[in-house]
Amino acid sequence: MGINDRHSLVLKISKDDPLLEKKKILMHINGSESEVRIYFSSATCPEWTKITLQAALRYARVIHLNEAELYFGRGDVPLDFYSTRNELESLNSILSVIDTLLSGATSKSKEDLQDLKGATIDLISSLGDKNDEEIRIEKCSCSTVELLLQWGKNNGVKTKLQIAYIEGAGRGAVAMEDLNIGDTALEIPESIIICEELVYETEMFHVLKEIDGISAETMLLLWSMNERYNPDSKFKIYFETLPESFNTGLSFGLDALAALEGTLLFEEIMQAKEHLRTQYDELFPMLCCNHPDIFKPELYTWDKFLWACELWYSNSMKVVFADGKLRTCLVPIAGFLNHSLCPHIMHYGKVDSVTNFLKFPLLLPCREGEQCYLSYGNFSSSHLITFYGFLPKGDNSCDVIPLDINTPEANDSGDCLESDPMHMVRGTWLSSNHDIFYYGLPPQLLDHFRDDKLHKKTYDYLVKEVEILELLQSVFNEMMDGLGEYDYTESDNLNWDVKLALEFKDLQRRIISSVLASCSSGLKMLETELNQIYSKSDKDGLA
Ligand SMILES: C[S@@+](CC[C@H](N)C(=O)[O-])C[C@H]1O[C@@H](n2cnc3c(N)ncnc32)[C@H](O)[C@@H]1O
Repeated sequence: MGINDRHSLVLKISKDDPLLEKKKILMHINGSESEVRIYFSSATCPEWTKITLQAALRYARVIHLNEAELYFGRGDVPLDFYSTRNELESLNSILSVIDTLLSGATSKSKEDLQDLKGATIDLISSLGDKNDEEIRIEKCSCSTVELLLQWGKNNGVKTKLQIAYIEGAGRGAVAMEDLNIGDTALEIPESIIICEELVYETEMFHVLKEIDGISAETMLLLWSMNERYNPDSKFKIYFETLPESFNTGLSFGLDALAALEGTLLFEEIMQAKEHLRTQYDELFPMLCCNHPDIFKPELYTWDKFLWACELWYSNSMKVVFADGKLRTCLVPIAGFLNHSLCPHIMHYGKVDSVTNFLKFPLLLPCREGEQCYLSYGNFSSSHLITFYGFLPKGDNSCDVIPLDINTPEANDSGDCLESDPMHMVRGTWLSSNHDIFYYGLPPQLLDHFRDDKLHKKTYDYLVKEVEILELLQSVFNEMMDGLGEYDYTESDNLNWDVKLALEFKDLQRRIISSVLASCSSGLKMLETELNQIYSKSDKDGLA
C-alpha cells in the first residue's frame, strides 16, 4: 500500500547488473533513480490499468536492456519499444511484481491487482500474436523419437509438448494443449542430463586428467564421440535421434565460404574452425596412438570430431545443478526445442533444488498445436549461422555491424581520456527517430564525430553534420561494394550452405542500404536547413 490508499509497483535495477551505471544514467535522465515506484489506483480513471502499465513498462524496459540495446537507445527520447526480447522480459517482470503483491493482498486490492494482471497478460499475448508466423508443422512418426520420448517418460520426464517436423527447422516441439504464462511445458529430471560426471566414471578420464589444461567440456566432447557408437550406452536412444550432419557454419563448403568472403561471418567461421583444428591436432593422433583401446582411431577422425563439436555447440545448454554448480550439458528431449526471437521460454537454466527437475516455464502463452520456442540467448545471426546453422526469422536486435573507429583523444601515457564505446550500426528501420540530428542512426556514433564546441543549429554545426553523414556514406558505400551483387537467378538449385551464405549477405546488404538511406535523407534535411540559413542571411544582407 502506498500513499492515499494507492498501491505501488516497485521496479529496480539489480545491484549485480554489469550495466547498472549506464542504466542508472538513463533512468536519471528520465526522472527516476535505480528504483522506481509507480502508484496506481482503480479510482483514478477508467484507463488506469493501461496508464499504470505504460508507466511501469518504460522503466522495466531500461532494467532489461542489454549492451547493444543500451548503445542504440538514447536518454532524451521516450523509453520506447527496444526489442521483442526486451518487451517480453519487461512485461514478465511486471507480472511477477503483481503476483508478489497479490499473494499478500486484501480482497478489494486483490480485484485491482487481478485487473492489472489481466491487462499485463493481454499485452504479452498481443506481443506473441504480432510475431506469429505461418509455418508448416507435420506430425513426427519417427520411431527413434518416439522411443526417446518413452524412455524419457520412464525416467520421469513430464511434458506438455510433442515432437513434430517443422518446415525449415528439422524437428521441433509443439504444444499438446493450450499453455499459459507460468505453466511448465517440460520437466527433465537431473538424472538424465548428460554432463561431465559421466566422464569421471570412465577409463577415459584417467587418461584425460593427465592432459594439462584440458577442460571438462573437451573431456565430455571426447566422451560423446565414443558414446555415440557404444551399444550399451545409457543414452543409446538419445544418440540415435541425433542427425547424421548438423549443417552449421562449421561445415560450410568452399562455395559458401567463397560467397562470404569479405564478411565478418567468413572471419568468424574461419577462426572457429582454426581453433577446433588446433585443438584436434593437439589431441590426435596422440591419444589414439597411446591408448588405441580407449580412443579407437576410427571413432576419432577429424570429421567425427567436427560432428561432436557441432552437436555440443548447437544442442548444449548451460545448467546450474541442485548442488549449485554450472555445467555444460546435453538435455535429452529439451534438445528438440527450436530458437525464436519471440520465444515462449527464456529462463530455464536452473535445476529446482527441491524436485531435482530442470523446468521450462512459459513467459508467453502457447496455443495447442503451436510450436513452442526457446531462446538460445542473445545471439547475432552470424553467431547463429556459425554455431547453429540457421538464420532466425524477424528483426534480430543483435544484428549489428561493428565499426573500427579509433578514439582520437589520448593522454601522454597513451590511455584514452574518455571511454568510447565500441561503435556499430544496425538496420535503421529498428530506430524510432529519423528526424534531423537523429536520422535513425546510433546517437552515440554521431556524437563521436560531433564537435562539442559548436552550438546546435548554427551554420557551422550543420556543415559539420553534413561532413559526418558524407563520411558515413563513403564508409558504407565501400562496405556495400565489397559485398558484390546478389544473384537470385539460381537460388533454387543451391546447396544449403551457399543458400545460407547468400541469405546472410542479403541481410548485411539490407542493413547497409538502410544506413545509406538514412544518410541520404539526413543530408536532404540538412540541405533544407542550410538553405533556410542562406535565404535568411540573404534577406538580412538585402535589408
Ligand atoms: C537444439 S536443436 C533443436 C532441434 C532440431 N531442430 C532437431 O531437429 O534436432 C538446434 C538446431 O535446430 C535448428 N533450429 C533451431 N531453431 C531454428 C530456427 N528458428 N530456424 C531454423 N532452424 C532452427 C538448427 O539446426 C539448430 O542447430
